Amino acid sequence: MDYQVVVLAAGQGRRMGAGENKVLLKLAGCPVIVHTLRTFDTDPSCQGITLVTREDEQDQFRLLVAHYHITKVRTFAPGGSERQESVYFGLKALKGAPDSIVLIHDGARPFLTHERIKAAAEAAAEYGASLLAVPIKDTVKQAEDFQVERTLERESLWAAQTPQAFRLSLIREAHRKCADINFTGTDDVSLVERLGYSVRIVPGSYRNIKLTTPEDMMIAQVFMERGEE
Ligand SMILES: Nc1ccn([C@@H]2O[C@H](COP(=O)(O)OP(=O)(O)OP(=O)(O)O)[C@@H](O)[C@H]2O)c(=O)n1
Ligand SMILES: C[C@](O)(CO)[C@H](O)COP(=O)(O)O
Repeated sequence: MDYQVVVLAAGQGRRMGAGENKVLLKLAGCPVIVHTLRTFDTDPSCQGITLVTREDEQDQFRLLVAHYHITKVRTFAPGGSERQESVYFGLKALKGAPDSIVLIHDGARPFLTHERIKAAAEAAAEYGASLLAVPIKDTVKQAEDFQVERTLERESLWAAQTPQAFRLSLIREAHRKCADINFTGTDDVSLVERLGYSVRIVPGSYRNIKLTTPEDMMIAQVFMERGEE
């Protein structure tokens, strides 16, 4: 299933606390974002990458793309103040037929595989919207002011990952309408859900972690050293 992808790299990496954009941190010898881009660059089904970066960092990313011979970055788009706005700008910059498939992926998730990409893209073609997700392993408490209110039914809980995949016309409509009603979600499928469309879960992988805090970098180092499992 052919697709295009919007890769997000316009964050600040505040929770990583490294003093720079976490996707530029080195992992096994090259920046995190290069690992992420390579996965798409080497996938024959990927028809083009739109890379979303902060405007003041765009030259740095252009140099990286050239230096590491990433060939499929067709467009650079400016980042927004929030992730959702960055996605919106990325979708605006991307050119594609309304019924083509677009994936949205966090630059900070460098352990994605071609197999999972294919599964997400195929599900989006069939159902309109899909996401990778893994079953929650912890018991999850809902609490207010440190007071437990209830324990959620774990059997029905999934942790959302990226990529999230869509028919282009659907995700554009969702972003436009949610901007109009000031709805902010922490991922992209939540905007489609908000409009009442259904979303298909595709099993992800516990290795497809998002590098968020310093501990994640340590785990990522181990994954890199051990290779595919
Ligand atoms: N305004 C933003 C915010 C986030 N992202 C991207 O969205 C992905 C997931 O976001 P997150 O993990 O929250 O990254 P940061 O915003 O960089 O981290 P933090 O919230 O700790 O500052 C990252 O690849 C990040 O670069 C983005 O493109 N634009
Ligand atoms: C989209 C996402 O990766 C799904 O897990 C996540 O919601 C984005 O990260 P954030 O840290 O909540 O911005």
